[in-house]
Amino acid sequence: MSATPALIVAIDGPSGTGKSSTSRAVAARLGLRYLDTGAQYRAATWWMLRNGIDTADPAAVAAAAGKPEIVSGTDPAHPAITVDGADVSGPIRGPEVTGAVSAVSAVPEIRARITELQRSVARSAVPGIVVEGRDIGTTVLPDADLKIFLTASPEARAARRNGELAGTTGAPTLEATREALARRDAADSGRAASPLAKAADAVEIDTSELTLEQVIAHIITLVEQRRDDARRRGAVAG
Ligand SMILES: Nc1ncnc2c1ncn2[C@@H]1O[C@H](COP(=O)(O)OP(=O)(O)O)[C@@H](O)[C@H]1O
Ligand SMILES: Nc1ccn([C@H]2C[C@H](O)[C@@H](COP(=O)(O)OP(=O)(O)O)O2)c(=O)n1
Repeated sequence: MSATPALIVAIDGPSGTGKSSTSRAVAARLGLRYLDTGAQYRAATWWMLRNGIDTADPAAVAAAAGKPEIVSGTDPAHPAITVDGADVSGPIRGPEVTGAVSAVSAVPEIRARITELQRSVARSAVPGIVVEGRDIGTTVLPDADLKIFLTASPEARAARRNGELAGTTGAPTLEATREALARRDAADSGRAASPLAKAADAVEIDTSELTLEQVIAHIITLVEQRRDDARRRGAVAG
């Protein structure tokens, strides 16, 4: 009897389209592991800033790329991330890291190291994993069983991001958030090394007018369809 192969779901898209919330919920409901690859690039960026590396200097970032020891937890209920043993799940969400992460993640030596880490986490995930990011379907896990590309209007994305900051002091205006997202999109889509892109075989979902629950339900239906197709193929082959 052969073991059931691990199920791999890749969820890509720009910031504020709902990748993290959707991926975590899909993984939790299907009993799968979960990996936030953006958190890994943020953790590398946090380490560079902490160690006085000029994040605008690709050669300096490349020279230090092998130094941070990044470890990601894969429990969708408690996503954890440490750098050199320190919990950085809070600090990696700060504005300093957000402002520098696109430059750091464009450096090929950083991408090579983190991509290797991502593949090793995905390989050992039982009974499968939901991996979210920018280049998971195109580069990191091109053989994923299901690839999703989430989009949303710039207005919806900015409103969601600002909604997370409601009530905090110094929260940016909607327009400032929209501009910051557009700048990050341009950097992430325009870089030479593994840019943000939709895989040719990805299912695109525009989440602008959908509730989070509708997006989650849609993806779970797609996963179930892929599983049924795989079972049918197995029955024919067997
Ligand atoms: N379909 C949706 N409708 C409304 N709000 C959403 C939807 N999807 C996500 N959100 C909210 O938008 C914010 C950003 O979502 P998040 O999952 O962090 O996006 P991403 O990982 O793509 O940056 C969160 O506060 C989340 O609860
Ligand atoms: N697979 C990935 C994931 C993220 N990145 C980079 C590009 C993104 O702007 C940053 C941060 O990603 P993250 O998913 O945390 O960003 P948001 O939470 O959606 O704002 O990391 C990447 O280059 N490749």
